[in-house]
Amino acid sequence: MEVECTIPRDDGSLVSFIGFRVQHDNARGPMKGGIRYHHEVDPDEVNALAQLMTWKTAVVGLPYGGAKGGIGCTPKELSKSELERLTRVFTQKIHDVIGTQRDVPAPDMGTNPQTMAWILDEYSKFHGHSPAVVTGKPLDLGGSLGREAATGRGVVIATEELLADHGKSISGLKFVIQGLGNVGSWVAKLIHERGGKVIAVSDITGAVKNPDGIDIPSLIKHKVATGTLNDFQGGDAMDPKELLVHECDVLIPCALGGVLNKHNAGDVKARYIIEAANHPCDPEADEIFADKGITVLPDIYANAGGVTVSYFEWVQNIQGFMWTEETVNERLQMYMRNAFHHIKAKCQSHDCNLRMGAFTLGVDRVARATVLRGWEA
Ligand SMILES: NC(=O)C1=CN([C@@H]2O[C@H](COP(=O)(O)OP(=O)(O)OC[C@H]3O[C@@H](n4cnc5c(N)ncnc54)[C@H](O)[C@@H]3O)[C@@H](O)[C@H]2O)C=CC1
Ligand SMILES: O=C(O)CCC(=O)C(=O)O
Repeated sequence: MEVECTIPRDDGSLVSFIGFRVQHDNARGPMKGGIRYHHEVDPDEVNALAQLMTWKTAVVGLPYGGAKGGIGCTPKELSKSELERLTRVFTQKIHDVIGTQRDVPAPDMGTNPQTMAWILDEYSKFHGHSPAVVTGKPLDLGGSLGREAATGRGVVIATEELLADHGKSISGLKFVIQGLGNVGSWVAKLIHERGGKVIAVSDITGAVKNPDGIDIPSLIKHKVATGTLNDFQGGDAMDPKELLVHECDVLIPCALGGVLNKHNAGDVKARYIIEAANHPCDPEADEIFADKGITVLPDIYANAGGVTVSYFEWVQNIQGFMWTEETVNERLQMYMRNAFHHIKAKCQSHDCNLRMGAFTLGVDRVARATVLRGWEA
């Protein structure tokens, strides 16, 4: 659905934004997917992201379908109170189509636990207190331990599985990371902790490189203190356009979709690409990578740790019982490892690459649920 959200700005003037919630499939259970605040949000993009959620939840074996939402806005240009008013108006417009057993939103680019808290509060005015209507909430409102780190942690578990399958490990390899938001900062931190060398990082403000490995905790501290990657003393500034084609072992895009395409794919020097962002590689880039022998770990598996811990959060809310962070992380590891082995089995039985193996696994599971329900045409 498409909704117009009009809010007063802090100066009293009125401004309108277009919001979307696309529900793709619910054969396996309630629909699930994040809400993105970004100026490039449009119906085609939200639709494509909703479809990815259907295959993603199926690949990791969650009892969910797929959905996605978004508002075309630039969150950095809105004050906190303007963002709150926008989120509340959006929730008033979509509260009838979301719900604990119907469609459960979560954070994505440009949104965070505070956004989820406003959605929960606004939704609860219509339907009574309903913590399980959104995931990625603050801990004080029923969020799960481990959710904030979960997407990044899942990306790192997925990377370890892939590297182990190729007889390698994170320690000593060189990594390049695009994006240092929720996903990118956890990916960078956990790779650094495991002995990987993060040799280049970018975000919307710029890029930094250090061939000996960037001290990630210091970089994150610098970013929190200054709001930018610029002027970081532990590395040299680099052209952000160069980042994706920088020499490394593993390239991890953690920002926007479509950043690897026919214009730059031929120049990529990484041996592995881990799709932490949603659809960072377009189909033309995929073909080029296959020709160059670059292994791509697809988004519908690589970044599924976020929705997996969202599922754990939903289960905890329904149980009314909070798990320890250790339990959350152990179960996340189990889901990510199992999914990798199921994808590999599909790759072997269908003689295909990891993206095709993951899609085959996801589509098979959704098709089986569809047929069992008697929905087939
Ligand atoms: N947050 C989550 O749980 C999940 C997020 N994802 C995907 O991961 C990606 C990142 O999401 P979050 O980290 O949550 O978003 P975020 O809003 O926390 O961070 C986005 C990061 O990308 C950077 N960025 C934006 N434009 C850029 C550009 N042109 N060049 C370099 N960096 C740029 C921003 O500066 C920021 O550091 C998105 O594709 C999202 O769909 C996927 C699964 C779950
Ligand atoms: O945590 C969730 O429910 C959804 C996360 C999401 O939007 C994604 O995996 O792309």
